[in-house]
Formats: sequence, C-alpha cells, structure tokens
Amino acid sequence: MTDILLTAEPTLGQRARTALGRRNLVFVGLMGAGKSAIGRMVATQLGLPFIDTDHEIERVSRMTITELFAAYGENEFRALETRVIKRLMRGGPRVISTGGGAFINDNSRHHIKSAGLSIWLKADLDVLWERVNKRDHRPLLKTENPKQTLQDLMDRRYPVYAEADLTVQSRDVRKDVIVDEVLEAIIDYCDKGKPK
Ligand SMILES: Nc1ncnc2c1ncn2[C@@H]1O[C@H](COP(=O)(O)OP(=O)(O)OP(=O)(O)O)[C@@H](O)[C@H]1O
Ligand SMILES: O=C(O)C1=C[C@@H](O)[C@@H](O)[C@H](O)C1
Ligand SMILES: [Mg+2]
Repeated sequence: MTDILLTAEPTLGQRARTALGRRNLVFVGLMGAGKSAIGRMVATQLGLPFIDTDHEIERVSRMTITELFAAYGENEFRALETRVIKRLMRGGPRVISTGGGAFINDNSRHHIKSAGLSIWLKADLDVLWERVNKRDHRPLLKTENPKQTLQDLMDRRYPVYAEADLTVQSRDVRKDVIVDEVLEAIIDYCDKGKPK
C-alpha cells in the first residue's frame, strides 16, 4: 500500500499547482466564455480558493451588476471593478474569474498582469450566443440586436484579450476537457525556459 502511494505520479492538477507557485490564475474573456464555470472547476483541481469578481462586486456593493449599471453607469462600475481586482491580486494564490470587461480596462489589466497568470477563454460567436441568450442579466446585451452587440464586442475586445499569457479555446465539448486543457496550458507555459 505504502509503495503504491510513494510511486504514484502527480495528477495534472498537482503538476499545474506546482507550476503556478504563488501566482494567481486569472480567467479573462467575453460573457459566456465559461470563466466562472471553468474557473471554479480548475480551482478545485488546483486545490485553491475560487473567487468571481462579479460576485465579489455584488457582495461588497450589496447590489446586482444590473442595479449597479442602472444606478451609477458603466464608468463607476469599472472603477469599483478595478478596486476589487487590485485587492484580490494582492492576496492569493487563488483562481479569479473576472467579468467580461475587466481585462479591457487599462487599470484592471495592469493589476492582473502584475500579480497573475492570465488565461483567455476564447470562443466563437455561435458558442457564446448559444450560452448567453438563455438569460438576460447582462446589461451590455440589453440592445435591439444582442447577437450583433456580442459580435461588436468581439471585434473590439479580442485584440486586448490576446495579451493574456495563455489562450484556451472554449467550445462545445465537455467542461472537463476544457479544464484539462487549462491545466496543460499552465504546465507548458511555466515549464518554458526551464532546462530540459
Ligand atoms: N465547455 C462548456 N460546455 C457547455 N457549457 C458550458 C461550457 N463552459 C461553460 N458553459 C456554460 O455556459 C454558460 C456561461 O458560462 P459562464 O457563466 O461560466 O461564463 P462567463 O465567462 O463567466 O460569463 P460572464 O462574463 O457573463 O460572467 C454557463 O451556463 C456554463 O455552465
Ligand atoms: O463584458 C462585460 O463588460 C461585462 C460582463 C459581465 O461579466 C459583467 O461584469 C458586466 O455585465 C459587464
Ligand atoms: Mg462569470
């Protein structure tokens, strides 16, 4: 029994955890990419706490994101989002899923880059649309043509998300497939530059 334990290979999650070290792992990408769902599962595999910035903003403000946008507008929301991200990046390591616009904001992106390994969950329009059109709690998509709005956001934001350290393609496959690809990507990225 003891022999089996001593010779067991580390799991993908354990290898990724070692590679990550003290850094936070920060998920970025558009609404519906899977930052919250995949982020939570990755945190479990890494044995790290998970936090979602949208939830944290709602907790500290005691308002929903929709109420915040309606009462104070997007600029105030972004300022609050930056403060929350700055605070979260000081602690850790943990897995942090950000709201869709967080990495686009210069200040928030700066804080993320300074203390985190960022990972972009990239998805094409049809995958995103299929996921977000079922619920209507996203203020930026309350437009005449939300699918076109999503396309416009992709056009504007994808060049900025591309600045993330890692990219994993989010698509219509089981979530654990994406989780494993995230863990592999962390290991590959952190092993780069190490002598073989
Ligand atoms: N690989 C996947 N296969 C099927 N469904 C998925 C997959 N990844 C995520 N989903 C589902 O898509 C929906 C949107 O995912 P999620 O809420 O995690 O996106 P998000 O990136 O956090 O979006 P937002 O920026 O709006 O918070 C959820 O219902 C989630 O369960
Ligand atoms: O893409 C965005 O700008 C947003 C995404 C959501 O996660 C929320 O943070 C909010 O609805 C704004
Ligand atoms: Mg989310």
